[in-house]
Parts: sequence; structure tokens; C-alpha cells
Amino acid sequence: MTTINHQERWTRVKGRLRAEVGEDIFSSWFARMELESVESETVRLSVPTRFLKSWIQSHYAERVLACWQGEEPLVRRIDLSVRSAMMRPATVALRNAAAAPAVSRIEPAPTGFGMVNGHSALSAPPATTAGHDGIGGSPLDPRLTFDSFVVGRSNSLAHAAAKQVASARRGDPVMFNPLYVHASVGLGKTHLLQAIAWAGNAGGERRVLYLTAEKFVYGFVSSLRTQTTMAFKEVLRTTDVLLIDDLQFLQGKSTFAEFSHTLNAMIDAGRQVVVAADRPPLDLENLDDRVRSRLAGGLVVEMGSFGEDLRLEILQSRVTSARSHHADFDVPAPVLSFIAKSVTHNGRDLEGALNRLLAHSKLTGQPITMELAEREIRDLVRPQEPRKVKIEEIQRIVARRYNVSRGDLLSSRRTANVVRPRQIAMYLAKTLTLRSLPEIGRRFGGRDHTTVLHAVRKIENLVGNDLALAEEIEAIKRELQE
Ligand SMILES: Nc1ncnc2c1ncn2[C@@H]1O[C@H](COP(=O)(O)OP(=O)(O)OP(=O)(O)O)[C@@H](O)[C@H]1O
Repeated sequence: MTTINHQERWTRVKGRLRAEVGEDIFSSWFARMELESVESETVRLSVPTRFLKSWIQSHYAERVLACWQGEEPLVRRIDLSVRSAMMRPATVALRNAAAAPAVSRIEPAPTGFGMVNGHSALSAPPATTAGHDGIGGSPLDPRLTFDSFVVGRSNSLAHAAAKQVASARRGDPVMFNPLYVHASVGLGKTHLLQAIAWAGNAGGERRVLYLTAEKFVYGFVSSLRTQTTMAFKEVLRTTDVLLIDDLQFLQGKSTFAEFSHTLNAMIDAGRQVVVAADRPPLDLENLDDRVRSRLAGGLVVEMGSFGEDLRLEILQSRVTSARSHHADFDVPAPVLSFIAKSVTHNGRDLEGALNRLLAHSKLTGQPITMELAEREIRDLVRPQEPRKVKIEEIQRIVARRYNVSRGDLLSSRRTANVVRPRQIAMYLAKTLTLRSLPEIGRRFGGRDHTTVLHAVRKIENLVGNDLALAEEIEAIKRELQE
């Protein structure tokens, strides 16, 4: 069977998984899962971190297998591995093409750590990290710099804030602390954080530490095991700029406490913290209220989805950088426009699409035509998903429509002009988001989940009998989707 067949099947398996577990769970756990190979009865999949691997294995192994069997009954086994951080963007097509070079060469930092201390990031880590494997930073990808980050409408604020953080000098007043960047999968959070780390390195005087949340957990747990917690804390507290990626993956009660302590200590000492996650601080359900509000208390910036212009610019810049290694790699402008129009989801898919064209052009020597591009990227073209709605937006729009304030909706006021809009907003929060009843209650001024349930039932009943209300709610839904 061809690679493309496997890819198509994999796309359908992901569709089944997405339908079964819902969009939120899918994007938290499976969005970064990639197909490595299919060998008779075994499907090999990979994820970027050990944490994801163990979580998927313990919670979703059977479901993943069942979804595969739904597409290919002969499959008996799923083999899940952790792919190297340095291989992140490679695609199946490229990996299977052994002779095909990557779009641009990726060289692991010789130290294997992302700690940069004012010397070259590729030089040995500072003495404080030596000998404490759990304390080093996470690996940095040399391609993820400010130079290769394309700025557009959806990410310009995050980019400007990141630049500001990166260019500050030791002793400068810290402008936004923490800087909290959130975006859906593949929209450039890691790219931006690593760009700060590389730039911090070039600046030369501050100690910048880039850690994935998983590495933070690992560093903390392993330092407990080897009784070097003091060393771990010392490294964190002698860091000038702490960059924490994928915060939604932070796990474990004692780690939360350590994270909270580190965050407070860093901010109170005027040292910079930058956090990236796939959701806003208030939606990080594992963290306690104080940490959430501390995280929300600096600058919170969302990076929205890429517009077509930005996608095209990213593709053009990727082709230019690929050309420095593969001079004869030529993608005609209409093909680039076609990819920018059709591959709408995220940066990883854009890169995947180009990698496939590059692999094809290297292996066959044939020019890249529109027909070839259409064939190669078929499975990366996904139907438009409805826009994700946030509870704050629901509150804002409902409040405006009923001429009350958002504060009224969250307050304990029980006058009729506030009670009904509040119930409508809770009903919409339950039906349009994946948030649980207790979470919705918390977001509506700390109410009990039974109050939310009552509101949802009440509006459900009313909508069945009251056409005007049903139409009003439909209009609010349309406004939320705009
Ligand atoms: N503005 C941009 N300019 C250039 N490349 C980008 C941009 N945004 C994203 N990319 C590219 O898209 C790919 C995915 O980006 P990245 O890994 O930073 O996403 P992420 O938001 O951290 O995703 P995840 O939620 O999975 O961690 C990377 O190859 C990255 O270089």
C-alpha cells in the first residue's frame, strides 16, 4: 500500500477519534500524533513527548486501536513512540523517503539543552546545570528564531511583546510579567518562545531558560528523587528569563505548588516569565485560582488562526530558506497560492505540505505542478471547523444584547432583567463550549453546578415553547460565530 493510502487512512482514523472524544480532548492529546509507518498488523505512531505517550497509552490506547480497526480490520497493535524534538516537523512522506533531505537542515544543539547563558547557545551549558540532567532546559530548534517568524495580523501583538522581552537588558524594568501567549495547536507558540531563547542568547547577559511543562515536571521530580531540589530551585531562581511552553500539560499536585512558588518568586524579584499554552489562563482547570489570576495579571495575548496572506508569506519564506540548501527547489506562485488557500489549519500542516513537495521533487526530479500539489496535499485539506466560542465572549455578547453589564451576569443580583440573560448565557456556555457544569459555574461568579444545570434546563424548556426566545438565541449564536 502506498504512503498516501496510509496517510488517507490515518486522516480518517483521526476523524473518528475527533468525533469520539470531541475537539477539546482531540486537540489536547492527539493533534500532535503522527503516523510513522504501517507494517502488516502494526501501526507505528509517534508523539513529541514522553508525557503524551504515557497519557495516551494509559487513557486512550484501546480507543486508538479501535479507530484504526474501524478503518483497517487487520491492524492488531499500535506501537507508540516518542519522536525526537529535533525531528518535529518531518512528515511521513519525508521520513519514508530515506534519501530526501529535510527542507532545512536541523542540527541538534550539541549540549542537548536549551539553557543559554550569555555565551553561545551551542556552547556547553553553564556550570549550574552540569551534572543535573533534570535541570537543563528543553532542546532548542535552531530554525525557530525571530528571523524565520512571519508576522501578520493574528500574531503581531504577541510578536511585538516577545521582541520586547527578548531585547530587554538585565536591570531594565520588566514591562509585562508574566507574558502569557495562547493559541490553538501549531500557530507558533513554541516558535515564539524559542525565538526569545535564541535572541536572549545573542543579547549576551541574561540567563534564559526554555522549558516545556513536561520538562519542568521531569526536572522537579527527578531532582526530588536524587535529592537535588535545592539545585533545581537554585537554577530556576538564578534564571533571568524563564520560558515555559505547553503549560496545559503541567501535572501533579506538588509540581503545581512548585510552579506557583517559582512563578511568584520570579515575578516578585522582577525577573521575566513567559508562558505559552493552548488556552487562556482562566481555562487552565488544573491550576488553582491564585496561580490562574497571577498568570492573567501580566499581559495575556492570543494568537489567532492564520489568514490566507500570512499562510502565503510563511510558505514563501519556507521556500526561500529551503532554497539555500536545495537550489533547484522551485514552487510556482500559483501552487503556493493554492496551498495557502487550501491548507488552512496550522503552521505544521503548511510545513508538511512543503516537505512533501520537496521530497517529491528531490526523489523524482520532476517539476512541481498544480496537479502534483493537489495529489500530495489532499489529506491536509480539512473542512473548516466552526469557530471555537469562549465563555467571556458569550457573556459579553449576551450582556450587550440585554443591556446589562458583564459584571451583572457574574454578580449575585436576582432581578428579572439579570436572571434571564444570565440563564441564557449559561445555557449557551453549556451548549457551545466543552466546559463542564462546575467550570461554567465557576466562570459565572463562583456558582454551584446545580445552578448552571437549572439554568440550562430552564432555557431548554423555554426555547421549545417560545419562538421569539428561540430566534433571539439563534441570533446570539450567529453573532458568536462571526
Ligand atoms: N508566524 C510564523 N512564521 C513562521 N512559521 C510559523 C509561524 N507560526 C507557526 N509557524 C511554524 O508552524 C509550525 C508549528 O508551530 P509551533 O510548533 O510553534 O506551534 P505551537 O503553537 O507551539 O503548537 P503546539 O500547540 O502543538 O505546541 C512550526 O514549524 C513553526 O515554525
